[in-house]
Amino acid sequence: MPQETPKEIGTDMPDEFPAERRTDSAQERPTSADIARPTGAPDFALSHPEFSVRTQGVAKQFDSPEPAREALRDGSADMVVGAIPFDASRRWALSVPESVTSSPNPLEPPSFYRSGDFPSFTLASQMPSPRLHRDRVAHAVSVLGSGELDKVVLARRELFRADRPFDSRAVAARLMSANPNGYGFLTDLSAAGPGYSKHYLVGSSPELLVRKKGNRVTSFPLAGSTARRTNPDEDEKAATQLQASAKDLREHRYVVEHIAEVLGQFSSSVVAPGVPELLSTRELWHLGTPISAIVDDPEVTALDLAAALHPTPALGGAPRQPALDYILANEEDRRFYGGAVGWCAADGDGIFMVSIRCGETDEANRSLTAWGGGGIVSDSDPDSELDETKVKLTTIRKALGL
Ligand SMILES: C=C(O[C@H]1C=CC=C(C(=O)O)[C@@H]1O)C(=O)O
Repeated sequence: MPQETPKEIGTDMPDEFPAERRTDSAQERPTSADIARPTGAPDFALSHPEFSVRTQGVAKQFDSPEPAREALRDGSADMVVGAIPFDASRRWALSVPESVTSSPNPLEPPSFYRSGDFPSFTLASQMPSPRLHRDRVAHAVSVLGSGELDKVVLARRELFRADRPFDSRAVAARLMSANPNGYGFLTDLSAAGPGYSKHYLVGSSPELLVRKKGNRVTSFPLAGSTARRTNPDEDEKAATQLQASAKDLREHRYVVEHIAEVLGQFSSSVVAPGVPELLSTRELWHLGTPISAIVDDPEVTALDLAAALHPTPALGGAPRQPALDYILANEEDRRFYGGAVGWCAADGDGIFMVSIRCGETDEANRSLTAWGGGGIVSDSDPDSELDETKVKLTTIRKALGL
């Protein structure tokens, strides 16, 4: 597996996330991080085109799913919100909020966050470098298909530094405004313990891991992508080509098969169409399949389903365990990227989005680390895969004003 020597941009990329050092003068302009906030400033927010949930305060925190499940079961929690890390054996970031506001509409962040003072961000480092990511894809391609691995998802990250402190909510608000159909989210990661205190995960994910409403369960996995084109005819052509691409259809099929199989453990009526649909974001076309099921056991919750489904081959690979072993052995820690963000109520209803097109802010509110990845199969092209991560990272870059 190719290793990083030397880094292309910056040599100061922390492998973990130490507290940022402040080297600037104390004389700074006030920012949305330190001037009066709207009173409803949330600690967790998830916006969906048809509904939204915002919460404030933390009554209890959990770093694993079992006590959260127990709190929902024994009536001590009405709702649990938060995030599942990519590596589910690590500490989760779940909490019971003090107050919850739900609405039948998507969130409309106050103008204070959408258009208030916002710092300048600069790209400080990349890990791995674009060149190394390309080499890693080439290496994966060389082992895929010949052994036990059929698909593996590889990702890279970019660290952005701000010229003054910022509020994570301002980044979330900009993501929500720019992607109104994109399920914007914000969640505090403090419950995951050391290294996550006052870190927030913010993003705008188009990928639904699972939603449960009554006994009905839906999932809308994505895999197989191409960049949007500015010319409408070329854009349409790119979408048509994606729908016909054998490589992308294969990449997609592993995900649908996994989800149908896992949901089949909870339901005798899983419906998974054989042909994917097209889904577009501002930056990309994706192949997506709407999967639905009716759960047989009324006690099963959205949190149970998210825990069982995660990580799907849209972020891990196929078969699941060898793909995860490959990623954990060959890539830097993904932390909460590639996990899931959402909420689960005591009646079992809830929603979890896959945490992609997202970034993690640091405790000092001075930096954000964003990730972008893509599924690799035996006929993937390393240069195209690198380009795809660049396009995926533009969701966050644009929100930062880059
Ligand atoms: C891994 C990411 O995207 C996943 C979701 C949609 C399409 C994907 C793809 O075409 O590879 C990925 O599976 C990411 O955005 O970082």
